[in-house]
Amino acid sequence: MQKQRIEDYALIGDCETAALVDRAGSIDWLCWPRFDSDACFAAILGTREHGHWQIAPERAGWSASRRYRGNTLILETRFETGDGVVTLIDFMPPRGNYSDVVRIVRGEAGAVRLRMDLTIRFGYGHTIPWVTRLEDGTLRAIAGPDMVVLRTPAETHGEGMSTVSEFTVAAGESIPFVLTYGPSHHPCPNPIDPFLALEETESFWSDWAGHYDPDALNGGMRLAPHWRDAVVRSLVTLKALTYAPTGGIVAAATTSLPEWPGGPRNWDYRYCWLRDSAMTLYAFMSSGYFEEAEAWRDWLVRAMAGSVDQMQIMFGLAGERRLLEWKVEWLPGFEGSRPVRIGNAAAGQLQLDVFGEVMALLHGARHGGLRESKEAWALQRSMLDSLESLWREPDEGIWEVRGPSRHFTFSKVMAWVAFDRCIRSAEEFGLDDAPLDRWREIRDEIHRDVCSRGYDPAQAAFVQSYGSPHLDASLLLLPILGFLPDDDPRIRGTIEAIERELLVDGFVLRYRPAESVDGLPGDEGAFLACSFWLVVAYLQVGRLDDACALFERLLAISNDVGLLAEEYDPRSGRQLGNFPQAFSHVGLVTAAHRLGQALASQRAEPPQPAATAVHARSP
Ligand SMILES: OC[C@H]1O[C@H](O[C@H]2O[C@H](CO)[C@@H](O)[C@H](O)[C@H]2O)[C@H](O)[C@@H](O)[C@@H]1O
Repeated sequence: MQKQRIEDYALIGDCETAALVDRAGSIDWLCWPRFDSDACFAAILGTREHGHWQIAPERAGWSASRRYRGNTLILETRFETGDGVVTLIDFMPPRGNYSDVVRIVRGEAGAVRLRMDLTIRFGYGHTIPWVTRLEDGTLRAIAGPDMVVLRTPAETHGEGMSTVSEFTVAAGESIPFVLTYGPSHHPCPNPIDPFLALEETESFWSDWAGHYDPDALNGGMRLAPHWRDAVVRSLVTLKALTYAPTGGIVAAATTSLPEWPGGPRNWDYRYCWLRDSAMTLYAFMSSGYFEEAEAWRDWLVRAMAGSVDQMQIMFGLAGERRLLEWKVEWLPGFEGSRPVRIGNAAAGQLQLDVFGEVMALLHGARHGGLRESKEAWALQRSMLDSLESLWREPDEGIWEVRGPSRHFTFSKVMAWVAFDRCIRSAEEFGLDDAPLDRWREIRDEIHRDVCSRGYDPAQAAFVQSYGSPHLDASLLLLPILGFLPDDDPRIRGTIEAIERELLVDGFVLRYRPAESVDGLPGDEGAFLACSFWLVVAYLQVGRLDDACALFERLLAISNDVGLLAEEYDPRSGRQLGNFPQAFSHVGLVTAAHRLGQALASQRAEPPQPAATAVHARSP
């Protein structure tokens, strides 16, 4: 039986990997040393026996509340018990030679008896390590290529196949636990000072978040304070999903959190999609973070180096191409949602929209003042050479359907975007070797094709694919992309049709899975990125009140520490899918900034936040 919901988790990380901590102080997910490495704690996809690390009051009857310390990724869980109060401080210091998880228990009042339970299972919950105590008291767990060491002044002992500690923390005391990863053929990593690491980690995140500049691309916006907080939390989360050594950005920190409880729509998101990354970078740039944009552009050039015919829509963290998909037979999955998948077969798909997303990002980067890169422009030109014939092909589309390929309307629109943005870059920035006449012809031809084959006059709306009667929420992006003017009846018609057909209790489905053949059985939740796109679409057509109301509704479903998964089920009120998901947080940042601009231009006041308080109780 699964004990936690997806929204019960908070994220800590060191910009190379990340861990999920539940409300009861249990780390139930951690892949070491990279986001895409095997997990050593996989309880979230199975049981506690698949690996977890819990520190919590020993006796039942406690209640807990938590928050991030300021604008950092340092998580503070405050346990209140009949005997006193303690705060559990969890963080991962920015990576030194090795990667650490630091947990400090600080006594606030009275004296609280706590229990630590460390169950390491390398290989996604499979492999029980060999645990030995070294002369200096360090506990070392090794199996195959992996080594994890635990250092703490608290006494520990073995219980079954776990390491346990029972200890008391009184007001004013602090007891640290440091878990460090290293390759098993290395000597034991040197100890770190957990208290110094706490100071350094706090400075790292506070400095980074302190550079947030909402006016970086478009000046003069009016952001409500609670919108600003939500944006900064989203940016910190996006930064935490960025793999610092290469600049690659993972779509989420997890694999196989289900898009529907008990269903098979479970995917591995610990890779770098060009689409998700391009949108993330746009959110970074609009917030003043250009270093990340430059690092990603260089990552892109390296990942795509070689023949553009071998281009992929996604890569590994360092640009790896083989992301073979397999099923973890021994993991029962979150609430029995099987299969648990590692790798992602979508890497082999044709998804034409990524051409447009990459070109739009690189065009925006030029406007943002990013240094010109000859390699990037050469790459763009050869991508267009390839798109010149490819755009006529059917593809798997933005949603990566596993059913038959089709002529997805959004894919064609993004092919139009690809040519349009390159033409504009060449015109505005005087870039060389641009066959502008040819590009303009193709751009116009694609536009005509979409308007005649992707539009259904009977519904007064653009449809999911040529000739299909079904709707698709990706088409909410048409106005912001500038495909047609905002006041064009086809744009308004599409928004209204999507409101009629794809809204569930005010949240947007990306499409109706039962109607649109996506090759998968079962249902799924409302897609949060699409719901944020509707906020922006409302703004484009002048529906400011609807935009504000929907944005507030979306903020209200983020969890107690401001995090969002990929999807949401309005009926059960639960978050669904991988977590936290970059796409959702990008949607939040973009929608907040657009709202801020709209309010400023109309001299309107932002709304007040809806009050929420979340407390956990011991079982
Ligand atoms: O729905 C089927 C597909 O679901 C995943 O793709 C989704 O996540 C991607 C990463 O965030 C996103 O780029 C894509 O637009 C989404 O549809 C999964 O990764 C695919 O393998 C799967 O076919």
